[in-house]
Amino acid sequence: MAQIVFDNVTKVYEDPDRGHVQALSRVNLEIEEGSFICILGPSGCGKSTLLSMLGGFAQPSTGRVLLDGMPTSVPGPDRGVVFQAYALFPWLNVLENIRFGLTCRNVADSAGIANRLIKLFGLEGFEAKYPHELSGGMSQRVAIARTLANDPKVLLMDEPFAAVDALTREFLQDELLRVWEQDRKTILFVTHSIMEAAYLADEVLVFAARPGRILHRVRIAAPRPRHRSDAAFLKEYANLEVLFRGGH
Ligand SMILES: Nc1ncnc2c1ncn2[C@@H]1O[C@H](COP(=O)(O)OP(=O)(O)OP(=O)(O)O)[C@@H](O)[C@H]1O
Repeated sequence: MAQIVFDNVTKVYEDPDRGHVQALSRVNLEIEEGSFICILGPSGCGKSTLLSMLGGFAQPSTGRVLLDGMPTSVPGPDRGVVFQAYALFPWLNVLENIRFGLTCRNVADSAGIANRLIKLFGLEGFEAKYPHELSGGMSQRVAIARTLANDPKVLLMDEPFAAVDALTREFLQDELLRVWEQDRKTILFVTHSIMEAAYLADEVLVFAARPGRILHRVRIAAPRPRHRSDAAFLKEYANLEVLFRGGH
């Protein structure tokens, strides 16, 4: 069985103003361990809802969401979440933020784990800084490092680089790929950027709205490491663009 399974999943919200909102309709999806999956789609097509159900923050209205065969009904340390807002604890410094989950769970050698991540993310020298002293890009590196410190099976990333400038965004994409190639966690990464999806993903799920559903599942065949100006990569990007635009 695949590591992640969405089995005929539908999600309906009861909204006080809009009534019945069908956020997702009949999602059937299997994701293998270690894959990098990007989720691309227009606003309101249910991308965040899909991640929330896997994260255990929302329940499917019908169908099942499984991780390693178990329903994901409640949040757990096996699923790490990174949002667009950096969500660091402002009263803790970089090292303490990264160690936070480990300290809460009394993990042995939390300092060793945190230091490895500090090195991995190039945060040496910033251990004692507080979130208000960090740039957006730096904050997001700390947020990702903090999530990875808990050694989740799956990383759920909801537009994590949307709030940083274009150059920092490319830098963070490369950094995430470097870390992923070492750790090979399964990643589900929501983005509005076709370029970002093509650059990062093994496979891209192209969603449509009203009701939210998967229109295409596209394998990105360009070899890694990819280069943004490489002909093979640009061809994949152009194909994805056509599929995405064609669907809306
Ligand atoms: N808690 C909620 N109550 C009512 N409706 C909701 C709730 N959460 C999401 N929705 C609705 O469900 C639909 C899907 O929302 P969702 O946030 O999953 O989409 P999205 O693709 O992530 O959108 P965006 O790209 O704008 O973040 C939208 O119509 C949204 O308004």
